[in-house]
Amino acid sequence: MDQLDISVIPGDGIGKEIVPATLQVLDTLADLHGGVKFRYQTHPWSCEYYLEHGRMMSEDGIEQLKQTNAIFLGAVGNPQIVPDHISLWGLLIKIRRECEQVINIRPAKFIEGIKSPLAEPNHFDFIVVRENSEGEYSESGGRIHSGKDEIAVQNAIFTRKATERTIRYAFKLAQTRKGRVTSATKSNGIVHSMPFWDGVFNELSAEFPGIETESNHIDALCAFLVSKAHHFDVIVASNLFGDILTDLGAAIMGSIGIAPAANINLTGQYPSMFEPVHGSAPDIVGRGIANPIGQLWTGKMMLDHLGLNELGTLLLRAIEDSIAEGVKTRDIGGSSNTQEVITHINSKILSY
Ligand SMILES: NC(=O)c1ccc[n+]([C@@H]2O[C@H](COP(=O)([O-])OP(=O)(O)OC[C@H]3O[C@@H](n4cnc5c(N)ncnc54)[C@H](O)[C@@H]3O)[C@@H](O)[C@H]2O)c1
Ligand SMILES: O=C(O)C[C@@H](O)C(=O)O
Ligand SMILES: [K+]
Ligand SMILES: [Mn+2]
Repeated sequence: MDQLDISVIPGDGIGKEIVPATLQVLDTLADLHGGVKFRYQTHPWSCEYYLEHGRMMSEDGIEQLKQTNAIFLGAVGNPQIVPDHISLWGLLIKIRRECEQVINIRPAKFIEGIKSPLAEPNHFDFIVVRENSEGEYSESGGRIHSGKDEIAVQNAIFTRKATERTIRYAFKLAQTRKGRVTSATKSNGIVHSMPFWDGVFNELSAEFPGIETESNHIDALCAFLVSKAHHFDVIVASNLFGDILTDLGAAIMGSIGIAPAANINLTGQYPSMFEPVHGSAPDIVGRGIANPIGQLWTGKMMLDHLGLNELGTLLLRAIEDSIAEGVKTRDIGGSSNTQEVITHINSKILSY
């Protein structure tokens, strides 16, 4: 029996609802497999934990995470009690950086049975490769003076190392797909980092002659994701641009509640982290109506990453069948609650 240690961080808001729900399905899959068992180490790290301890995670938290095979996280943030930049940098971004999860992979595709707001979704299917370690997300800068003389400086950091590895990852991914990479840029307005980004993109495209390439300014790219989403295959983007594009990707799928994500440690030295694109959804918390599909699909990405591709495939099949049968939460046009969706998906898996 293979035992896999999974660090579980439900986090805040609906994370506390959908993460435990999703574990029920992962356990069903493990039972079905017979040769694998998940051992969960669940951590209470959250904004409530911060109120009690003055920090978002325990002092040796990163060390604890590093002992495990993967990290499964819900969402972080409760702006009513902790400012968002404190909670995000104290937990989610801290883990991304210290576990060197340098790439964030975020697929978006048309799903049969979910109404896309696009007039012609045309079975779009793309993956955003988001730089996950630097860029616009930086602690470099500061605030000085006050009143009408107040100044805030926020530096964006673009290293050749991180830029190259992100763009190279996108090219390699495109080789396994339709063979097109679109680079998100803004080299008309951002005069240092983005011309640099474009330069690295052009250099690397010479190494991958079989891949079709294009660069779009991020503003135009946002519009294209609405007007011709089906055109895209792999989109490579800096940290902030990738963040924004993937909420847009989720929206054109039909709901932010279904979009998955994987924060990947490329060397395998530390665990990768799996958490959906959406946040803690404070506006619907406690009502039992959160869509668990984003978390479940994220679980599929974790299974694939752990080499349990058969289980990952089975899980996605059950998600898609369940949606097609109309067992859906209200954000995607149904009337089921979180647990009803989970129960149905569980029974689908057992019925195959
Ligand atoms: N990765 C993360 O942990 C992450 C991501 C985004 C936002 N956040 C944090 O979450 C908090 C709320 O942020 P926000 O409101 O900007 O974004 P959000 O993604 O939490 O919510 C945006 C909208 O989508 C809805 N929604 C989100 N997930 C859903 C689901 N599973 N089912 C149904 N509806 C869902 C919400 O109800 C809300 O109307 C903030 O504290 C923010 O910092 C965390
Ligand atoms: O800005 C972030 O990275 C946090 C959240 O919005 C996300 O997309 O993971
Ligand atoms: K999340
Ligand atoms: Mn985001």
